[in-house]
Parts: sequence; structure tokens; C-alpha cells
Amino acid sequence: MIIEEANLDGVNLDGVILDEVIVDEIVVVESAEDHDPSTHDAGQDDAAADESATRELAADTVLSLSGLVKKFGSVIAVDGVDLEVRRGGFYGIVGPNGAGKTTTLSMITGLVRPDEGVVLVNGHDVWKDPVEAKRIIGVLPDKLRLFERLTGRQLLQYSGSLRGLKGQVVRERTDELAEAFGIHDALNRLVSDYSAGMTKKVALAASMIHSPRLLVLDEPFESVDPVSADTVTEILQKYVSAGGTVVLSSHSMDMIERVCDGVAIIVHGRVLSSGTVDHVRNGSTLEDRFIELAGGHKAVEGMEWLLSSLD
Ligand SMILES: Nc1ncnc2c1ncn2[C@@H]1O[C@H](COP(=O)(O)OP(=O)(O)OP(=O)(O)O)[C@@H](O)[C@H]1O
Repeated sequence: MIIEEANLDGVNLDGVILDEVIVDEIVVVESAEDHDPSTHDAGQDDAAADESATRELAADTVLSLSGLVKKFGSVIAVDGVDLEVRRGGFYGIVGPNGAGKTTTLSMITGLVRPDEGVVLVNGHDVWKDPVEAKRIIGVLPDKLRLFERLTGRQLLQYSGSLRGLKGQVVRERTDELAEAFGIHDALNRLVSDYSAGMTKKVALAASMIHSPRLLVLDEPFESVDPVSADTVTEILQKYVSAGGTVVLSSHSMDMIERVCDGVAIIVHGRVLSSGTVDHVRNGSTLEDRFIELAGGHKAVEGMEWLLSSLD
């Protein structure tokens, strides 16, 4: 099905292809009744880490990670991550600093090559079939390395052209996105002169301009003020209700609890719990569950030198 008309308060989703199901490359090795790969708890299924990449994909799976491993020298950043995200899902990845979230997202989007494991986007292997996989994805990367000597308008036009959109379409979408994100007045200023929040918003707009089926967003709310965060959330919710899929990382447990339907807690490069938000928080708050799985609250000791200097 192709959306013929769907407006997100000015962000037009015309032409978004929603439910193309690609099954040719999928090999079924077990039935759906045997195993629900979208739900996981530490210790329950270590054997799953040994599965080959040819495990079953549900027909509506848009993103599948299996056995992802990434090492940087002696640091194991990602240590056997398996995840599945369904079409129309709003999926949060949380974890302490250095847990491996950005590395995982970077392997999904083709920015970091995994040492082991497979990433399938709509059935396309990101590393074997990158053109098809990347066509479907919109990316908000970590450390926003943007062309800062462009104006916001030029940056969005560049992003749209790179994605093969016609000039007129790019111009219209640039205006609609800028309006929706509240940066229209700044479109003719250099991105290097943008505040951190404005930079995040123009990068978010750039990630959406080609109306991707899957948005992979690394900390989209970092530096964004609360009012703007509400607007961004609303845009993403409408995108999801139109059939798009969002995978994001965030340190805001409150936001994840409010807007996400699925979540994974990653600690030391491993998924310790994943599934629906209710499943993961297990009767507690997501924040408490996160702290528990991350090793609990650590008492601060020492640093008398800092306190004594205040006398
Ligand atoms: N390019 C790199 N070279 C060396 N080590 C790296 C590199 N990228 C990540 N790491 C290491 O991999 C681990 C995971 O880092 P990553 O950025 O994925 O964590 P994160 O969960 O996104 O953290 P944060 O919440 O602080 O953004 C860390 O120990 C980090 O130092």
C-alpha cells in the first residue's frame, strides 16, 4: 500500500510505501509459536545468541538484528545483540553511558561494520545489500557531523537531492519540515550558527525528507527544549500511526515510557531485557528496572578534597 495523502501537521508523507513484504530472502527455521523473538530476558535464552542469521522473520518485521558483535581493540562494545522491531513500532533502546547503543544503531544504519552478526532492514542485509537497505532508512546519527557551512535550507536540499527527490519536492518538503520543527526563520542561516537544539532539529528534518519507512534516531531529544520535544514526539507518533517505524536511543526513561511500545535495555553490549514496555518494566518503573539491570545505584565515596574546599 502506498499512502496517497497523509499530513503530519505540515509534514507530508505522500508516497511512503508502508507494507511491502519481502520474503524471498527469509529462511524459516522455527515456527512463530515456538519463539517470540521480540521478547527477551537475560539468562532465558542464551542459546539464541548462537542462532544463525537465517532465523524466522515475522512478516511484519522491519528490522532484525541477530548476533551483532562489535569490538574496538580490547573493548567489546556490542556483545551478541538480537532484536526485532515490527512495522509501525516505536522502539526505544536504553542503557548506561558506554553500553553500546550508538554502536548498535551505527551497525543498523551501515555506519559501523559489525564483526559478527546480521542486520536485516525489510529483509535486506544492510552490509550485503546496502543500497536497498539504506533507501528505506532515515538516520539521525550520533555526533551530528553535518555540513555546517551550508544554510539549513541548503542542507535539507542537499539531503533531499542525495535521496533522489526532485527539486520542487525537496523545496516543498523543506518548508513543511522546517515549519513543523520550528526552524523556518533560521533556514537561511548557516548551520554552524545554530544552537545545539536547532542543529538537532535540522538533522532530524534531514533524516525524514525522503519519507523513509524506518527512522533510526540516536538521542533525538538531546539538547531539545521541552516544548520542541513535544512537537518532535507528536511528529514521530503521527509518522508511526501512518505505518512508519521508529527506533531511537534515549536517556529519558519518562519519554520512552510515554511514547514507545517496545524497549530494550542494553548493558555492557548485551540486551538484558527487551519486549513491550510493560514486559520490561515488570510492574516497576522503567527507570527502576533500568537502574536494577545496570547494577544498581552506586554510592559516591571519596572526593573529600572537593567538599573540604567549600568550608
Ligand atoms: N570508534 C570507537 N573506537 C573505540 N572505542 C569505541 C568507539 N566507538 C565506541 N567505542 C567504545 O564502545 C563502547 C560503547 O560505546 P557507545 O558509544 O556505543 O555507547 P553508548 O551506549 O552509545 O553510550 P552513551 O550513552 O554515552 O552515548 C564504549 O566503551 C566506547 O568507548
